[in-house]
Amino acid sequence: MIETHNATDVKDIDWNEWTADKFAVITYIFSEGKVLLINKKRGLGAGKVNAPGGHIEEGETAVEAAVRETEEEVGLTPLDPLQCGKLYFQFTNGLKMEGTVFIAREYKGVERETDEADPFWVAIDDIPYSRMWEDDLLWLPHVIKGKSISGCFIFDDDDMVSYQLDII
Ligand SMILES: Nc1nc2c([nH]c(=O)n2[C@H]2C[C@H](O)[C@@H](COP(=O)(O)OP(=O)(O)OP(=O)(O)O)O2)c(=O)[nH]1
Repeated sequence: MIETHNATDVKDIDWNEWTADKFAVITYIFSEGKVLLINKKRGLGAGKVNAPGGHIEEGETAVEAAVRETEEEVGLTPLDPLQCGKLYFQFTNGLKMEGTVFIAREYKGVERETDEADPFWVAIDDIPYSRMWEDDLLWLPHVIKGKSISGCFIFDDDDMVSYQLDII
């Protein structure tokens, strides 16, 4: 088996043996036909549009991280976030990241800009996929339709090299 960071095809990786070394969450809040997105100001994916998110801290569950990161980044509290997907990213620079996707249909608070993120509401039909991570267009529409997803991806910096997606 080749080293996972040298893989160029998701089929080259035994994903049952693969384990992430970073664990992150991403939370999409939906309300009145719109979704809350951010212009990400720093960290991995800076300059892209994404949803609020970040790393799971030690001793924290994924759902706790989803609430904390959303509060920290945009000042909103998602209510009853529901897990609806897992994303497994192998980067060619060696980074292995697992992302857990949450959605929430209710929230408290008023969004505000922070050092990390500039939040905005956008109609679901106008989501700016061309300014987002390349894989989002593959799975976010399914999540919006209420499906759960599981995806494995190889990324070379910002470029998606290969993927496999299951819609559940
Ligand atoms: N939608 C989407 N999100 C992604 C992709 N790849 C990827 O790392 N993310 C998310 C996971 C994390 O929420 C975020 C990476 O954030 P980061 O490593 O800069 O961490 P951060 O600064 O936001 O968080 P933290 O250090 O404050 O914990 O981007 C992707 O392909 N699509």
